[in-house]
Amino acid sequence: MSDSGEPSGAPLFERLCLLGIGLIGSSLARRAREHGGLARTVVVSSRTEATLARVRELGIADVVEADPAEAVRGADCVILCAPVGANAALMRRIAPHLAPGCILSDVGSTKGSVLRDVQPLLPGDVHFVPAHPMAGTEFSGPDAGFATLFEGRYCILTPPPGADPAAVEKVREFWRRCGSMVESMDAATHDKVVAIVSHLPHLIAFTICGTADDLAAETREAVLKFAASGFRDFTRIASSDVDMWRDVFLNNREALLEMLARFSEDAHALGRAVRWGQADFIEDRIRRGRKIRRSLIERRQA
Ligand SMILES: NC(=O)C1=CN([C@@H]2O[C@H](COP(=O)(O)OP(=O)(O)OC[C@H]3O[C@@H](n4cnc5c(N)ncnc54)[C@H](O)[C@@H]3O)[C@@H](O)[C@H]2O)C=CC1
Ligand SMILES: O=C(O)C(=O)Cc1ccc(O)cc1
Repeated sequence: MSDSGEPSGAPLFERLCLLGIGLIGSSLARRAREHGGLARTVVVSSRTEATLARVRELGIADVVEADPAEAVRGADCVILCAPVGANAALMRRIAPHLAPGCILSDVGSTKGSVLRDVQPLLPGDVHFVPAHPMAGTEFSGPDAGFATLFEGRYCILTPPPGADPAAVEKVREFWRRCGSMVESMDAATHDKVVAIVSHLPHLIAFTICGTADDLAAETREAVLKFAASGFRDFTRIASSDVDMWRDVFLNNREALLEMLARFSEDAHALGRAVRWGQADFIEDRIRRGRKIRRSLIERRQA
């Protein structure tokens, strides 16, 4: 396998099962279709018949199966791709049917919660390797996915202590073949990092849109009319999926609240500088923002 993610030799998995087939699941299914190195057969299951029908129309899976317990049968890799709040119930349903030696992974945005919800139900002969692709968009559902979504983006693995090294390496290779750079860390560190880089920005975006919406009708009209400014960038992430983000907030509660408290303190400090005309303080904050943006561009993550 080359670093470019080009396929070579046999696929990593014989039978890959994706549970939940929205933006992320369907991007993985499309990647597997286009890239022979991921899986020989892709099995998909999801909650609604409408989603399954759409997956059949799109032709992005080899097998479409309504019952998750049936879908996981004989799979050597199962990836949970539903909102994180669905993991516990999904796990209860599939645990007795997972094949011995199977690798179980996920793509959830919160990692402490997946350890909490999955590990107690894990059969002894199943290898659990959680993962989080740091790639996405504000769109959801099976039509939203695309095969190149993960290219050039990080994927964070959070293998629990004692995880089987061969299983971890296989999941690492899976994401490399999706085009990602793979890093590992513990779940608690992951949850703190994503609380500041992903979850808090979404919380702020939802809030600022709500605040604008609360304004008197006349002002709101002007807000929408002249939104081609900073506000517009917030509206993109504020248009993200309701179920997914409700579950993220509820399943990364402690880290998110800690970052929100720090942010609120810092926002108040900047507000105070505005009130008291402290130009140096204000300039310093703006310069720090510009510096962070420059370093993201240099790392090609902007
Ligand atoms: N949207 C994004 O940008 C990113 C999302 N993630 C994570 O990936 C996971 C999936 O997110 P998306 O693909 O964006 O969501 P999505 O809303 O596009 O798709 C979720 C899919 O799961 C299905 N589903 C919902 N509840 C279910 C249940 N109880 N059982 C089985 N299927 C169920 C839905 O019908 C849908 O097909 C989430 O855990 C999210 O935190 C990770 C990285 C980026
Ligand atoms: O679209 C955006 O700006 C995102 O932030 C996408 C995203 C959403 C959730 C994740 O866990 C990772 C990436």
